[in-house]
Amino acid sequence: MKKIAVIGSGSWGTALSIVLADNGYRVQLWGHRQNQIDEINRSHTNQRYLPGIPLSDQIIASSDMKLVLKEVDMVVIVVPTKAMREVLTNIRENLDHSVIFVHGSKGIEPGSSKRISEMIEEEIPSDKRQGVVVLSGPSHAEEVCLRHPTTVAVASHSLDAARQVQDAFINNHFRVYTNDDIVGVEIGGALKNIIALGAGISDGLGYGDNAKAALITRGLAEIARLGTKLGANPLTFIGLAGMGDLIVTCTSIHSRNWRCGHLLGKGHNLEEALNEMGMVVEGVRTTKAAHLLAHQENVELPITSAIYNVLFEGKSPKQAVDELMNRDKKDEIGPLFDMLQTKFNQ
Ligand SMILES: NC(=O)C1=CN([C@@H]2O[C@H](COP(=O)(O)OP(=O)(O)OC[C@H]3O[C@@H](n4cnc5c(N)ncnc54)[C@H](OP(=O)(O)O)[C@@H]3O)[C@@H](O)[C@H]2O)C=CC1
Ligand SMILES: O=C(CO)COP(=O)(O)O
Repeated sequence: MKKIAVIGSGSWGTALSIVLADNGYRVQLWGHRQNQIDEINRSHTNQRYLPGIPLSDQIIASSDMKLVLKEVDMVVIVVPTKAMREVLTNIRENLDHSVIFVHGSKGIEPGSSKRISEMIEEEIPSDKRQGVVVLSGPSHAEEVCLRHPTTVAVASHSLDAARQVQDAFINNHFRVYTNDDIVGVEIGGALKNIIALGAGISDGLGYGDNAKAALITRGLAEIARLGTKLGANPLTFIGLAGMGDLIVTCTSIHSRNWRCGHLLGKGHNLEEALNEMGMVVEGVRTTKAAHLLAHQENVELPITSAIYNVLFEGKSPKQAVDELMNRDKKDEIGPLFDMLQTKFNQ
């Protein structure tokens, strides 16, 4: 039986392990909390992150990185982005052969503005990796583990690596598309979390569907502007990792980003909201990274700026919305169209 390592035993790492075990792989699941490892091996459950979901006995958990990486062909990294460098260092120190790297994490590193695939390329020597692939799309763990129909994209500079990852994950419930635009797929997955915080704030303030549709649509324009400037294919943003993930994260009660935003809209401060969540809310960190990137790249991101002000500058959500609505008059499509013309004339 083929073995795959999944690094990260939270909601998404456990859900992806279920997909791989359904597909006949032995999954070597790495986590850093011994009591959780023991629970997965003994009771075949992960109650904290996926309550009530039975796990296959082909999912074997361990906190020993060397053991987990032994004889695997593929390493799937699914830890929160704030833990990424530390975990990649641990992998580098314990990996003794070359593998395909896949990641399912969604974020950008504040300060360096690096995407996750860039971090993997920096931390893992080239003779230990056969390709780096991102797996992203509208896919809440809570539904994947129930085998509800789900679609994702896998993107890589290496089409061969992307196809191998597609083959490993695809099944009757989990449909996987390849995409050659790794920049777009990573940027779409990271930035939609910021807009989902905004959608939660809007709902928490008591605004309705018009406001949320506006956030989703103008949020997508913002994501496409920054992503295109960073080298993405603009069409990626109307795909699964763009519009698809934006819809699911802005409208689903499963979304931690939406739920965190909802608490902020209801009047909680950021610390209270994060404490209440108890799970990673990537949009908070990514708002910091995107705010900086927007300045560096000279791209206007009004919604992201408004959310940055609410999260880090103490602005009230209501005032942030009022300011967004009272900006200078704009053309809807013009700025993105100009950017696309420049890109395609290059
Ligand atoms: N949940 C989902 O539906 C989806 C999530 N994602 C992405 O996947 C990534 C992981 O999210 P998710 O699984 O949901 O997060 P969770 O909050 O559910 O779980 C995070 C896991 O990471 C562990 N962890 C935290 N810090 C470290 C560290 N320093 N070293 C090792 N492990 C650590 C946590 O351990 P502990 O219990 O000790 O805190 C926990 O097991 C995120 O980038 C997210 O955006 C992508 C698609 C879907
Ligand atoms: O990325 C996700 C779904 O595709 C998960 O979103 P949340 O982190 O907001 O729950």
